[in-house]
Amino acid sequence: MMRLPAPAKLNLFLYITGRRDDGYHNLQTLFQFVDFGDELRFEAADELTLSPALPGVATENNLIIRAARLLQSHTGCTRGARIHLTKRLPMGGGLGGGSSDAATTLVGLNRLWQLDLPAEELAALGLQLGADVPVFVHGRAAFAEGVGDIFTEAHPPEPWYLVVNPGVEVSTPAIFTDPDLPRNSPVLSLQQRLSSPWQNDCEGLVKKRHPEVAKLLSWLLEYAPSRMTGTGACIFGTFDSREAAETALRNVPDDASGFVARGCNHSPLLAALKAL
Ligand SMILES: C[C@](O)(CO)[C@H](O)COP(=O)(O)OP(=O)(O)OC[C@H]1O[C@@H](n2ccc(N)nc2=O)[C@H](O)[C@@H]1O
Ligand SMILES: Nc1ncnc2c1ncn2[C@@H]1O[C@H](COP(=O)(O)OP(=O)(O)OP(=O)(O)O)[C@@H](O)[C@H]1O
Repeated sequence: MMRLPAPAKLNLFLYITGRRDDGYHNLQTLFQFVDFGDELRFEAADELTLSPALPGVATENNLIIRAARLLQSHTGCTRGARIHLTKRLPMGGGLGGGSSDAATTLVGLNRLWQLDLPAEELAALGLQLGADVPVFVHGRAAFAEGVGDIFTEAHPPEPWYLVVNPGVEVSTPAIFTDPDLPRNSPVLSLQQRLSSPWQNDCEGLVKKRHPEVAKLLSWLLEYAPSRMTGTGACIFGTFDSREAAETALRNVPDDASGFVARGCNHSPLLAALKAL
């Protein structure tokens, strides 16, 4: 039996620098992992199965099964696996949970089925499933540009975070198609981006569309510098110590939930894989 983590990611900053003719957006974003997330267990089997089912997601549409089938068809491998998912990350929260599950599946089954595909090839397969899968496959904190597909390794500080989930689901396509989304941030170098204040260009629009997010962010800002991740709805505050983050966690408003985690420039997935 093989047990592997599927950590969450944070977009420490997210700037939108333009819109391409195909509707996709050029971004400049900084990805970092945290040491909290879903967990997957893999066992060799004849058939491919996943348990338990996720509410509202047909198993054939689950990114774990889609990733496994993609790997089978890409390699011609006919082996199966019994996969068990412990889901801890909110869905559609901007924490990349589905993409991380898909990446862990690609990496895990590559090992279980002894396929020996290089990370580059797994990342290219993963891109077919979602924009954020490649960064989870590579497992290094990264500055991403283009539509999120051009990576430069980065080494931001690794503080403690309090991640708070306002409990509203924000549709990524709805944000990216909203005419009010700002799309004209300048393209800066990584050095310039690291040394100017970190912001998320989606935050103002998401706050306007979802007052719950605006309210919770005002609350968190009382404790620490805080922003939204991805297209929301989750927000995170940046703390010097675990204790300070946990103090804020104890005061999270009743209608929200949260967790404390450490920022990691090396994904816990890579560490677990090495230890196998
Ligand atoms: C914005 C981020 O959250 C940053 O981490 C991600 O890049 C979004 O990743 P994701 O949720 O996996 O998104 P995808 O499933 O690839 O794309 C969802 C939708 O977002 C929009 N989209 C996404 C990425 C991008 N660079 N430009 C876009 O305009 C497109 O309308 C697309 O149909
Ligand atoms: N294994 C999975 N885990 C989570 N969501 C899944 C999974 N498989 C399919 N989905 C679908 O994908 C959608 C997006 O889930 P995900 O948790 O990746 O969103 P997200 O955190 O907003 O990602 P991003 O930061 O990339 O926008 C869900 O609403 C769900 O319908």
